[in-house]
Amino acid sequence: MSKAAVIDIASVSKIYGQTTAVNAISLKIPAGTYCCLLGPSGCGKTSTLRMIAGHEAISSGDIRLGNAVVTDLPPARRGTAMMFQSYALFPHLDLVDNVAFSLKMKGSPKDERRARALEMLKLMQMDAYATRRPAQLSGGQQQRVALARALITDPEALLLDEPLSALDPFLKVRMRAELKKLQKSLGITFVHVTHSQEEAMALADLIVVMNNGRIEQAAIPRTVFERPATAFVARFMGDHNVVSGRVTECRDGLVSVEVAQGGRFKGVGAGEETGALADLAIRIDHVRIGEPAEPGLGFTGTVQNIEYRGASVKLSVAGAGLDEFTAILSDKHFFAHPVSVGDAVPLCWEPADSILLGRLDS
Ligand SMILES: Nc1ncnc2c1ncn2[C@@H]1O[C@H](COP(=O)(O)OP(=O)(O)OP(=O)(O)O)[C@@H](O)[C@H]1O
Repeated sequence: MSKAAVIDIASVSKIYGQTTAVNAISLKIPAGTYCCLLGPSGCGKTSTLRMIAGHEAISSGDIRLGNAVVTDLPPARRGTAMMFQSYALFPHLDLVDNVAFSLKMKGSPKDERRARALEMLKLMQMDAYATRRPAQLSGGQQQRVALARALITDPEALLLDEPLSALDPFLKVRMRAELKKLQKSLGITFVHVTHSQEEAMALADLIVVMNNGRIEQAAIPRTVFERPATAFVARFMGDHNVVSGRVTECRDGLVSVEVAQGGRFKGVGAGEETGALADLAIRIDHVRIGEPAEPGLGFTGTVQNIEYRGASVKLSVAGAGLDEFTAILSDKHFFAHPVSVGDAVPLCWEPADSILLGRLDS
C-alpha cells in the first residue's frame, strides 16, 4: 500500500443557494504530502474536503487525483477514503465487520474481506479487540478502528475531517503523533481538516490557511509561522501583533507606518507609497523589555494583563495608539525585569522581527 496521488484542485467553487462556501480555489497537493486545511469555522474547509471525497458536488472547477479527473466520479471510484469526525462506526457490528464493510459493499467474498479487515486491525494494533463492538472501546481505540476502516480500500489519499476533535487533550497529542507516523509509513497523501493552529503546525508538510471560502496562504508550517502572507494569517496563527496604519516613509528596505492614534512603527518592507494603508506583523515572542534602538522599533505602554505560563510570561500592553499588544517573554527575561499591571513598560524589537504584510486583508 504505497501508491500516493497528487491532488490538483483547479478553480473550484462550492455554492449553496446564496452562500459561496468555497470561492474559486486552486491548490496542488503533491503526492505523499500531509496537508492540513486550517481556518476558522465556516471558512469552507469541510466543503473543500467533501468535494475532494465526492460527498459534495462541485459547483464549478475541476479536481484531479493523479492523472484522473474525478470531478464527476462517485466517492467509491475516486481512490480516496474519508474518516469522519464522529468516526461513524456501526454500533451493532463487531470491529471486523465494521472494518470490512466497504469490501462487503464491493462484493468481496466473506473470508477474504474478514482476513483483510483483521490485517488492517493489526496494522492499527487493534486485532486483540476484533470481536468487540464500538461502544466497548475508548475514544482513541474507536479512532484506530475508523482509520482501519478507511484504509481497507487501499486509497491513494486519506481525507480526515477534524479527526482528533472528539479526543481529550492528552489522547489528542498521542493520536496526533500516531497519525503522522501512519502517514509516513503508508506514504499516501493525507488531507486533514482542522481549526487548530497547533495541530496543523505539528502534523502538516503543507498548511493551507482558508478564510471566507478562499486560500490566504499555502506553505510549509515554518513559512506560515514566520512569513504570514496576509494580516488574516498573522492574526489567525496568533504569533504576531498586527499593526495597521498609513505609510509615512518607505526607504532603505524599511517601511514606517503611523497608526490612527499617532503611534509610529517600522518594519522590513519595500515598494509602499506614502499614504497607503499597510499592515506590519511583529513577532510576539521576539518583543523584549527595554528601550528601542530607534523610534518605531518599540514603544512605552501600560501593562493591562500578565499571564504566567511556566516557561514564558504573556504580557498584554496598551500604548502608542494600540489597545492591545502582546509580548511573550521567557520566564528568565520577565523575572529579570518584573513588572505589574498598571506599570509603564518600554518594549523593543529588532527590525527583522517586524515585517510588512500582503494586502489581501487591508
Ligand atoms: N449543506 C449546506 N447548505 C447551505 N450552506 C452550507 C452547507 N454546508 C455548509 N454551508 C455553509 O458554507 C460555509 C462553509 O461551510 P464549511 O462547513 O465548509 O466550513 P468549515 O470551515 O468546515 O467550518 P467548520 O469548522 O465549522 O466545520 C458556511 O457558511 C456554511 O454555513
